[in-house]
Amino acid sequence: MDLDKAAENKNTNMKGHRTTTLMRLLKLIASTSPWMLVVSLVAIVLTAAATVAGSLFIERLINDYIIPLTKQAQPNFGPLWHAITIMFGFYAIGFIANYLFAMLMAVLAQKVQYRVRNEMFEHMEKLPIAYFDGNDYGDIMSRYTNDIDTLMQMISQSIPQFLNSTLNVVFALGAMLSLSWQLTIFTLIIFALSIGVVRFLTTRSSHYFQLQQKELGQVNGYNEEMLNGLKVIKVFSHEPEVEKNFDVYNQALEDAAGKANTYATILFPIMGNMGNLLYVLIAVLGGAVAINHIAPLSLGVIGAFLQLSKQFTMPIAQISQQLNSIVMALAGAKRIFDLEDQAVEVDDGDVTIAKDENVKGTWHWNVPQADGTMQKITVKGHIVFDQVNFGYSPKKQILYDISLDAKPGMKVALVGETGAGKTTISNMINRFYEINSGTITYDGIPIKRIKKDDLRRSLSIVLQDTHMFTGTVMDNIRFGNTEASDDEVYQAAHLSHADEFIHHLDEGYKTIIDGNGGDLSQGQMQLLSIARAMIADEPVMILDEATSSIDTQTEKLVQAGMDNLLAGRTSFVIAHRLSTIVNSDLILVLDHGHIIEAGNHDELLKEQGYYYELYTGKKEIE
Ligand SMILES: Nc1ncnc2c1ncn2[C@@H]1O[C@H](COP(=O)(O)OP(=O)(O)OP(=O)(O)O)[C@@H](O)[C@H]1O
Repeated sequence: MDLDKAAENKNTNMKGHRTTTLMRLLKLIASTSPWMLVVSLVAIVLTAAATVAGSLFIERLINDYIIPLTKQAQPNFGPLWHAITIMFGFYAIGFIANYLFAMLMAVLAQKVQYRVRNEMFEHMEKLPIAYFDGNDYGDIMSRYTNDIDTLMQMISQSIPQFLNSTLNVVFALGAMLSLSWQLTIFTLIIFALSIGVVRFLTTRSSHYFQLQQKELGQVNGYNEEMLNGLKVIKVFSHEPEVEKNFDVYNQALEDAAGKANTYATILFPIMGNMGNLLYVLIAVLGGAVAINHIAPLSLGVIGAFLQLSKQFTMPIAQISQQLNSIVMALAGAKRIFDLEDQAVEVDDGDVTIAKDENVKGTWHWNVPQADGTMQKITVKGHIVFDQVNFGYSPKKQILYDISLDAKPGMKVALVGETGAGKTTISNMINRFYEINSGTITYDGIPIKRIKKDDLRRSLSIVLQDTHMFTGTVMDNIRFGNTEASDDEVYQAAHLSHADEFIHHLDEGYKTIIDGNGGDLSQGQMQLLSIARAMIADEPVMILDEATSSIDTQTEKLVQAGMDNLLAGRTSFVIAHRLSTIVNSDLILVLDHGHIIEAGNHDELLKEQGYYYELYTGKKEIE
């Protein structure tokens, strides 16, 4: 009983969602181009009305024009031609109106699609990083592709055709009633019986179609996962198991698809011929009724009725299909709206950063004061954490009571085991996430007061994941500072030692690399990322495993270049290879989110604690 209630509630909720989504979608369509929508709606009504009027006119055509002609010795075809022209006029209006709404809705759908894509992309750019932690990229991407496609189809085809079919049915029913209520009742009874059969088959086939979609998703998902892990599969010679598993999924898909199509192949001829069956029955019954004078049925009425009965049955079969695709598209629309409804990153900071015009490489903060004046504070790169606590989710705390004082120009190293919380600390500085308690100040200003864009502009960050954008090597380095001259790019590449491998590329700095980094190795991409951060020339640098994929020889050279660059800047360096951080001014050793040791290399070695063990352990490895 409870389960039934739960299912009922779920259904009511889904219907509620659909209505809200539909209303929102209609508003979106209406606001994209109100005139196109209005003209399309008028054209849809006109199409149905003209078609039904054309069919109704058959009665007059037969009774008033054709039958009198058969009784004339010398028939005068003039009035008949006139009537045929009128009928042609009805159909012509229907044809033009049909073309008009189909064309307008197609254009409108494109406009809506363009708008939705733009809105979604703009909104996505403003979402906090936390959103992307909880949603995988494939899922977000499918909102841009599948969901938008079904939405497009719904606006350009399903909705207008649904309206058109419904109006056709309503108008045809009205016209049939006006001709003969007896024949109409007979039509409705036969129709109801056929609908029963169709419903049975539709339910069966749609169950298997849904199953087919599910199995298809499984096959695709498995395929994608195995393709991504192809190398690992080969290395461990797991091909036979993988093939076996794939066969299981594929078999399930074949079964579901087979059954779905079996029902569908019975269904379509039945649906297609339902109209024909009715047509014959009406002709027989109508003829019998008229001949036996049971009801006053003229030849014209029977002729018009036959035509209208086709107009009545044909769209009904389509309506259920169109309704199905509307429901499917509404689910897609909901996913799109869900993304658009995600709360954007809040930025209530009022402190901004500006480059000093006069002295190259210097910056200042503009801090609004209570009295309305603006205080200028030189950016020095003094970062202080005071008892900071943080967790990515309320359930699990990651950082405990972190306090640190990174004085201007200091090189601060974060050391610790995998998962100790090193990257998380850097995520606090750039405010990818908000701390739970404690304070972080930047040159004495609480970072919450600094506008996020400006805060991030003051930080050069080389992330653990290197990412290249489609473009030349030159463009990719310049991504760090779009105003940099070619010479500045060369200089940054030289300092980061990226220029050595760039010169060996086919077209040097003009070589095009794609979004995945093309043929570059992980280490080469890291060198480009370092060059990119160097060119950004910002007061504070964060290097998160910036050189982890670079060979030790090159790393030493890069390190030398970087140390030159870091001179005078505050830097946070996260590295597993301790050799890169021994010269740091402050080394913070983290363990499960706690700072357990702090000091420089010599001090920490003297302590003979955790760092000492790590360092000496590394020596042993070497
Ligand atoms: N986006 C996230 N959402 C939830 N938990 C996360 C997220 N990122 C990291 N964590 C968790 O936070 C903890 C600290 O991770 P963090 O990346 O800061 O460690 P790390 O010291 O930098 O490790 P590594 O040396 O492997 O980079 C880990 O337990 C990790 O599972």
